[in-house]
Amino acid sequence: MMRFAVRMDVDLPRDLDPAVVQDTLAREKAYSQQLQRNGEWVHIWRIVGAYSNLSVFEVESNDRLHEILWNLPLFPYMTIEVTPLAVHPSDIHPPQ
Ligand SMILES: O=C(O)C[C@H]1C=CC(=O)O1
Repeated sequence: MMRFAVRMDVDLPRDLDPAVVQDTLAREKAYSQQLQRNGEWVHIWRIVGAYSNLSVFEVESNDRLHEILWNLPLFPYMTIEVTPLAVHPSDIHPPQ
C-alpha cells in the first residue's frame, strides 16, 4: 500500500447556480464517505480558516489515487497538492 497526504483547496465560482453547488456538495460528501468506509480515504481534516482539507489516502498505486482525485465531484473547483509519505523511523506507532 502507498500513503499520500493530499491538500485540497476549494474555490467555487461565485456565480455558480446554487442548485448545482448543492448537488455537487452532496455528491462530494457521499463519494468521500464511501471511500472512507472502504479504507482508502483514511483521514480528512478541515484546515482552520480555509475552505480546504488535509487528507491521508492509503491506496494501491499512483494510478488509483489519480482516479480517486479525478472523480471528485468538486475536482473542477479544486487545487490539489499530493505529498507521498513514508514511515518515519522514530514513529512509535508505525503502520502495519
Ligand atoms: O469540504 C472540503 O474540504 C471538500 C471536499 C472533500 C471532501 C468533502 O466531502 O468535501
